[in-house]
This record gives sequence, C-alpha cells and structure tokens, in this order.
Amino acid sequence: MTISIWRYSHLALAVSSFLLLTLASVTGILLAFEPIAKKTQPYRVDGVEQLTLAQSLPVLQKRYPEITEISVDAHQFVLLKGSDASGETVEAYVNPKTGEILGTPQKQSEFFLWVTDLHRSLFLKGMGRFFVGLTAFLLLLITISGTILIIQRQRGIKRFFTSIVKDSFAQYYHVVLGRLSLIPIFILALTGTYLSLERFELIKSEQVSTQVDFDAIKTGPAKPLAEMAVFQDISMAEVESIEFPFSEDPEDYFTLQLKDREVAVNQITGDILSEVRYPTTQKLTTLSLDLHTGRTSIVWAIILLVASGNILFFIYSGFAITFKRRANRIKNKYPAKEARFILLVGSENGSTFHFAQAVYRQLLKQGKKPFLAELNQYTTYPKAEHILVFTATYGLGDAPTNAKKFATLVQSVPQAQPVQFSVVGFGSKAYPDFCQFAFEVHQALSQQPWATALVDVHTVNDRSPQEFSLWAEAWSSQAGLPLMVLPELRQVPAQKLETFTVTATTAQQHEEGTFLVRLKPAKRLKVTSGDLLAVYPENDHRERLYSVGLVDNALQVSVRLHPNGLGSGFLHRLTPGQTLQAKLVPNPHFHFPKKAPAVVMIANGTGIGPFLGMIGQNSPKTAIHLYCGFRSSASFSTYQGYLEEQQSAQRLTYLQVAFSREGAKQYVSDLIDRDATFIANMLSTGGVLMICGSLAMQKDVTALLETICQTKLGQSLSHYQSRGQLLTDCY
Ligand SMILES: Cc1cc2nc3c(=O)[nH]c(=O)nc-3n(C[C@H](O)[C@H](O)[C@H](O)COP(=O)(O)O)c2cc1C
Repeated sequence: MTISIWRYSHLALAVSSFLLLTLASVTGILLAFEPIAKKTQPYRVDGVEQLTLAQSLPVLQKRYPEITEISVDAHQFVLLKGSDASGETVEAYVNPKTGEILGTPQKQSEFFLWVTDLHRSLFLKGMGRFFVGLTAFLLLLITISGTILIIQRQRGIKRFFTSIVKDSFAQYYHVVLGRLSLIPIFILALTGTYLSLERFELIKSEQVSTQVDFDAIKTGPAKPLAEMAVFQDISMAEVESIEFPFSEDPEDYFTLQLKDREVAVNQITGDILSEVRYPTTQKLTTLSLDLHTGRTSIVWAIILLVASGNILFFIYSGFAITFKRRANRIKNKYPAKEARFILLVGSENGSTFHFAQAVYRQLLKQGKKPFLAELNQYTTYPKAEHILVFTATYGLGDAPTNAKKFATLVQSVPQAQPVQFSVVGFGSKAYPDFCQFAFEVHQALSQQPWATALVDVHTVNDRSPQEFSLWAEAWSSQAGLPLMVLPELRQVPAQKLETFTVTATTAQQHEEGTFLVRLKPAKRLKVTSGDLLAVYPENDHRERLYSVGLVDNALQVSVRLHPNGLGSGFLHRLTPGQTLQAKLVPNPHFHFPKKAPAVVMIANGTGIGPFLGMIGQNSPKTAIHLYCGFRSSASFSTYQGYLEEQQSAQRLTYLQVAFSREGAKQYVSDLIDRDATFIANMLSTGGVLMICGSLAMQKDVTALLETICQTKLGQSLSHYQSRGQLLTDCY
C-alpha cells in the first residue's frame, strides 16, 4: 500500500468530519473543566481506598440512625441520604471515616448541562447522537491512518519516537503533537464510538440485578456490621451505591452496587444472599464513561483537555498543509506537444513546485514555451529541447508520490528528438540518503540515447535559495538563457566583489588552449579547494564560475579556452600583475572529504584544477588515487611536474593517466574499468570518489560505476552517491 492511499484517506476523513470534530473538540475542552472543577471541591477524603465498609458503616450508622442510601460518585464524594439522631433529613456529602458533613450537593451547572447536550446530541436528540457517534468513529479512523502515516514517515515502528526533521511549522507540529496525543485521542475516539454504539443498542448492555431466595434467608446468628466478613472485604472506593434495608425484617437486606458486581447482604447475619457480576459490556460502558469524561482522575481530565485542544490544532495545521499542496496545481499556458522547455516536478509537500514555477514564469517572460508537469505525467514531448527535473526525495531515498512511476516511464517512453536535460535535487542533509532520488533520475536520463545532460546534477539542501541559484547560474550559462529566478540573489552588488591580483598564468603555452591562472586576493579570504570563483567578464549580470584549487597559497583556476568564450577569453587575456573583481562562492558539496580512508579522484582536462589544490593540501596523507584523462602528453605536461612532486612527498599515492589521442588511445573510463575491483573495494570500505571535468566523461564514468556497483556490490550507485561517497562537479 502506498503512502498516498493513507494520506488521502487521512485527508478525506478529516475533510468529512472537521466541522463536527471542531464542535466536539470545543465542547470537549469546555466539558473537561467540569471534572477539574469538581475535583477541586473539598468533598473528597483521602484514604477511601483503604477504608472498608466494616470500618465506615458502623460510624455512619451511629451518627445517622436512618440511612436509606450511600452513594460514591466518580470523584469519590460520599453522598449520604437519611436522617440524623434528631430526625432531621440529611442529604449531604460526608466524611466516610467520621460521618462529618462536608457539604451539600449542588444542582448541576446549567452551563455544563447545555454544553453536555450539545456535545452529545447537538440538541438534535437521536439524529444528533448519530452524527456525533459517526464523528467519533471517523476520528478513530483518522487516528489510525495518522499513526500509519507517522510510521511510514519515520521509516518503521521502531523509529516512531525518534526525532523529526523540521520541515514547515504546520508539518512539524502536526507530526510532533500527533505522536504525543495519539493515545489520548485514540481513547477519546474509541470510547466515544463505544458509547454511541451502546446508546443505539448495537452493543447490548443488559442490566442485571440480584435475585434473593427469601425462603433461605437466615434470621441468626446476629452479627454487628463491623464483624460481617463481606463488609470487611469491600473498600469504600469499590462502592457505587449501598441501599440500606427498609426495615429490620430479615427479608429486607443491603443491596451493594459495586464497580464490578451487585451483592445482596443479610442485614442480621452478614451472609451473602445473592451476588451477580455485571456483564463485560456494562463494565466497558463504565470504563468508557470514565475514560471519555475524565471524571475519575484530574490528571486524565487535563490530558483529555490538551488532547481536545490538539485536535483543533490538527484541523488547522492539516488544512494548512493541504492548501499549500493544492496551491501548486498546474495551469499551463501551452500544451505539452508545443512546449520546448519541459519542467517536471517530484514533490510530496509542494515546496519544490515553487522553485519550478519560478523557472516556468521566467521562461514565459522570455517568450519561451514551457510546460510544467509532475514526474509521473512524463510522456513524449515532440518539440522539447530541454527537460528540467526538480525533485525532492522521501522515505529511504525514495521518489515522492507524484514521481514514483517516472523510473519505469522513462525507460518505456523515449523522446524522438535529442533533448538536453538537467536535474535539481531537493532534499535535506538531515537524512542519510541526501537527494538520492534526484541522482537516480539523473542517472536514468543519462542512460537514454536521446538525452544529454546540459549541466551536472545539482542539489539543494533545505530549500536553500543560494544553492538553487547556483544551479540557475550553471544552467542559464549553458542554455544561453538569462534566468532571473531569484533576482535578489542574482544581483551582484559591487561591494561584495573582492579584488584579486594575477600572480602567474600559463595562457597560450599549450596548443589545446588549456591554461592555469594563479590569483592572490587583496585580503585574506576563507576558501577551500573545490570552491568556485565567480567572474563577471563584462561587469554585468553575466557570471562565469570556475572551480578553484589552492596551490602554493594562491588560488589557481584551470581553464580551457573556448572560441568566443566569454569567461575563458576574459581569463586568457589576463597578465601577471593585473587585478580583477570577482567573488568566491562556497561549494561545500565538492570539498575534500574530512574522514574518508581513501579518495579516488577522476578528472579529464581542466577538471583536474580543484584536485591539484586538494592533493597539495593532503597533509594527513589520506591515500589519494588520481585517474585523469587528457588528449595528449602535451596537455598533461602542464600538471606533470607538480603531480610527480606530490607523489614523492607522499601526498599522492597513485597516478594513472589516459591519453585519448596518443598511444593506447584510452579514456579515463577505460582505466576505471580496468581497476573495477579496486574501485568496488574502495566504495565498500567507505572510500570517496570525486569526479570533475566534462559532463560527457561524467556520463561514461557514472554508467560504468553503476555497473560496478550493481555487479560487485549489489547496490545502485545512487546508494553511495546519497551517502556522500560520490562527489561530482562537472560542466
Ligand atoms: C518524511 C520525510 C522524508 C524525507 N526523506 C528525505 C531523504 O531521504 N533524503 C533527502 O535528501 N531529503 C529527504 N526529505 C527532505 C525533503 O526532500 C525536502 O524537505 C524537500 O525540500 C521537500 O520538498 P517538497 O515540499 O516539494 O516535497 C524528507 C522529508 C520528509 C518530510
């Protein structure tokens, strides 16, 4: 059964009952004050549990010679009816130990009577009682479906009470308070349902009473009350009422209604004349009343009060969650078959839609034809040029409900024309499988012959606008479309830029146009190899990002000159001593891992840039294995001397180079294939793989890694990826 069935049931039940549930909760809150108010009245005497009837009745009889009835209510107030020594009628709460009068019963408050009537029957008698009973039953089902939802959310019963990641206010407290008040609400609902069933005689609760054989009644030997065994065995707390004999005739006897039975007692000898146990249904009715009203315990009454208040909060927060989800319903301006930009969303609670919609609006503004749909609605898009996937991850790294079918669909529904795609994962690092589903989608699309990744998969932790804007930057520069998704973040205020001086450059030294530029910031900046340097070649909104390595205390970028390249041309023209304005963008998802036992670095071309810095800084001597690919030994020569130095200083353990246009004409993926067993061992022992370079290389290498993981480790690559064992930064 999928989570959505439970969620829809939970919602449908809540929607169908929320009006009556609100009424029942508000009146329930008011009614909870009745037992609380009663309990504070001074008619209760401590120690009633230990006080036997043999101790109490003689004292009471001495003070009140004519007692007709004693009753003990749910609050353990002892009410005595009869007359005192002077013949005055008494109807009062007494101290059962001394007979002292504690107070007289007051008429039940009109207000509470009114509220009780509203709570029980909506002032509509039988019909109202039916609806109230139905509401209690629906509440029971809501509690059950809610419990199942929490179990699914927490990934199992055992983790039911483990901490909850804070998503939105309404979501978080709906779950947190739901867990806390689950039991009292379940009891309220169950007892309410039971009482209604009993009221409509669907559960039969027959009244039973004692049958006395008058012929067998003995007239002696007489015993004082205090010595009658039956009274010695019964405590005052067990009593509901005691009917006293009408006269001194042996045929008149005591009738004791206790919590679980009725007993008739010979007033002269103390013999038990008859005893009947109440049927289970009757006991359950009493228990249900006790539990539903809180009349027996002030603590329980307070718990019920809080639980009723929580029901009101659940109604509010449940609707808040639902409205947020429904706000994301999709209205497309163009049909799917006309659209060039297909935006597919995987979202459980709706927040991912906001990001996708921002992109959708931007594309519309620019006169493009976008189409927004859920991942499950994936189909053929005859005019599509771009597919953009925005997806959250749920459960154990699983797809959100509206994306569960995508993996199958994408295999069976190919696009007829080449399409460039990009995947943005939304997730939270609080979960072990960070953005796993996004990695799976990226992987699934990469394997389609018609699909080419335009940019590397990007992840967004806790809906960070900054991280999202990093994707927007990368995608818009590759797609050649300015994407003002987050204008406030995209503005580049001049004061935020830092000044950097060019200390060295190898521009124009190599035929391929790959060169290194070293920069020194004017002031000390916090930077780690793998962070990005953002440059603004034309001093406008156009930003170009380069991965930096920290080499010899300078920032080094490794750049390939593109014909007419805006950023690469700008960097290529720089000469030593020149200054430029740029900024550093933290890129923590591509930092050298702090705890890995070993790291495998895979690069092609300029992708080696950040690795040069990481290797140079590898003072703890973590085993680093570098696999890199170049066109020729000439293009490798830029880095060769430096890498050999690192090897002799034991900062680099293993170096493997593939040349695609020389000698064996190998690609870096051929080297990985050759060392597949070693790579599998690395992953299984907690090693980390880092890939930097072209997206085409990344596609080949990850396809290969997928096969290695499946065949040698029995896991998918995304399993390791979501656990931070595969870090990629490709372009
Ligand atoms: C019950 C639950 C489970 C989640 N599991 C994961 C997970 O395994 N991995 C992850 O990266 N994020 C996980 N998340 C975080 C969500 O993916 C993240 O909050 C996302 O931004 C939600 O997007 P949405 O509102 O569009 O559904 C989980 C969130 C919830 C509430």
